[in-house]
Amino acid sequence: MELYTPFAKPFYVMTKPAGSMCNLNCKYCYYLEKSNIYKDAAGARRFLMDDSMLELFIERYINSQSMPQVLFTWHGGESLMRPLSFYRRVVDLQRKYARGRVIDNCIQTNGTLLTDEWCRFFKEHDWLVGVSVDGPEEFHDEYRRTRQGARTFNKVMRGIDMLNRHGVEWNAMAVVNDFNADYPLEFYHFFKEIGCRYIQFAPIVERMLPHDDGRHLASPCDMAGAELADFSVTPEQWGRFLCTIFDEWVRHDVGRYFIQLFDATLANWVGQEPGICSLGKTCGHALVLEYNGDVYSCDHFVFPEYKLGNIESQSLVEMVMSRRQTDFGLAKRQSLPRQCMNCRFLDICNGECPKNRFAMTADGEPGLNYLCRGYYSFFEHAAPYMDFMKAELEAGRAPANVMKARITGADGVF
Ligand SMILES: C[S@@+](CC[C@H](N)C(=O)[O-])C[C@H]1O[C@@H](n2cnc3c(N)ncnc32)[C@H](O)[C@@H]1O
Ligand code: SF4
Ligand code: SF4
Ligand code: SF4
Repeated sequence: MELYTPFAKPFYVMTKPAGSMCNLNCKYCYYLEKSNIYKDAAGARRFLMDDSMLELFIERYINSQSMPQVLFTWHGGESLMRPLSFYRRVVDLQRKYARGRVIDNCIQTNGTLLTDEWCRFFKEHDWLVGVSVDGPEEFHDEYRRTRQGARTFNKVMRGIDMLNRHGVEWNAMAVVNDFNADYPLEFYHFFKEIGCRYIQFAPIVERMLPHDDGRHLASPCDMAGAELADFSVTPEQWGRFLCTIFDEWVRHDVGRYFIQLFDATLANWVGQEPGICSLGKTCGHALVLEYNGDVYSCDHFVFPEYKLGNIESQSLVEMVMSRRQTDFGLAKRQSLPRQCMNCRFLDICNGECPKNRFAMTADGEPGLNYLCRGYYSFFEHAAPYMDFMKAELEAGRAPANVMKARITGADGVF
C-alpha cells in the first residue's frame, strides 16, 4: 500500500463524525451553528459521516503520517450522537490500515450520553475521553443546557462517575466565560475535589455578526460591525482568573495538578514547545474534517472562507502543505502588531490565538489580541516564579521546589 509523502512534523485531524449535531444547546457554542453551512447539502444524510467517507479518511490519515504513532481525535458537535457501532467500525478500520503503527484515540464529549456500554468500549480500546464541565453546578448550568433549557450538570457528573467506575482515562475540558470567571477558586477547587489532575480551560471570546446563511458568530476575517458576545470573558477577568489560580497552584499544587496553560507558559519560558496551540509560534498543524470530507484550517476557523478542500478530491498532505494553509500558519507570527513585537512576553504569548486579534494597540494599530491585558498581567505576575522554575529545571532539579521558595514577585515576598 502506498505511503503518501511523509514529512517530519506530525499533523492532526479533528474529525466531526456527526457534523455539528448535538443533544445540547450551550449558549456560547461556536460549533452548533456550523450546520447552516451544510443545511442545503446535508438532506437525508443529516450531517452524518458515511461508511465510505470514514474508510477513506482512516486509510488516508494513517498513510499520511510519518510517525509510528497516529492520534485520532473524535469531536463535534456531540461525538456520542453516533452509535457505538460507528466507533466499533472505526477500530476495525484502524486495525485494517495500521500496518504496525500504534493508533491512539481521544474523544471529546459533553458527557451526558455516557452509559456503561460506552465506558466498557473506551476501557477495552484504551480511548482517552475529554469531558466538558465548566466547574461547580451553578456555573456549569448557566450556559450548558439542553434545547428545552434543562440543566445538564447532574448528567455530566453521572457520566464522570461511570468513567471512574470503569477505570477509563478521562480529563476535563472547561471554558471560562463572563460568569464563572469571577469565581476562580471555586472553579479550581471543584476540579481538585472531583479528582481531576489535568485541568484544561479555554477563554470564551466570540463576536456576533449575523450572516445570510443563519450563522450568528463573526468569522475572524469579519472586522467591521461585529459586537462582542455577552458571554465572553473580559481581559481583566481573564487576568484576575489566571493570577488567582496561579497563586494557589504555585504554593500548593505544582507537580500534583497539571494546569495546561501554566505548563505551556513554563514550556515557553524554557524554550520548549508549549502543549497548547494558542501559545505556539505558528498555527496550521491541526485540521478539521467535516462529516462530508470537507477540510478546514483549524477548529476555530470552520468558515466557508477557510475551507481547504475535500478529501475525496485532494490528499490531506496536499491540503496541510498547501500555500493557503502554510500562509494561515505563518500569519500568526507575521501579522503581529508592533506592540506584540516589542512586548517583553512575546516569546511566551506569541500574540495568542489569531481568532481573538480584533483589538487596537495603544497607538491605534489593528490586530492586537482582545485578551492582551489579561495575558500581560498574568505573565507579569507569574514571571518571578517562572524564572525560578526555569532555573530549577536547568539545574536538573524539580520545578516543584518553587512551592518552598521565598520569591520576591510583583506582589511582594511570600
Ligand atoms: C464544540 S465542543 C464539541 C464536543 C462536545 N460536544 C463537548 O461539548 O465537549 C468542544 C469544546 O469546545 C468548547 N466550546 C464551546 N464553545 C466555545 C467557544 N465559543 N469558545 C471556546 N470553547 C468553546 C466546549 O465547552 C467543549 O469543551
Ligand atoms: S455540548 Fe458541545 S457541541 Fe453541544 S452545544 Fe455544548 S459545546 Fe456545543
Ligand atoms: S487559530 Fe487559534 S485555535 Fe487555531 S491553531 Fe491557531 S491558535 Fe490554535
Ligand atoms: S501580552 Fe499582549 S502585547 Fe504581549 S505578546 Fe501578548 S498580546 Fe501581544
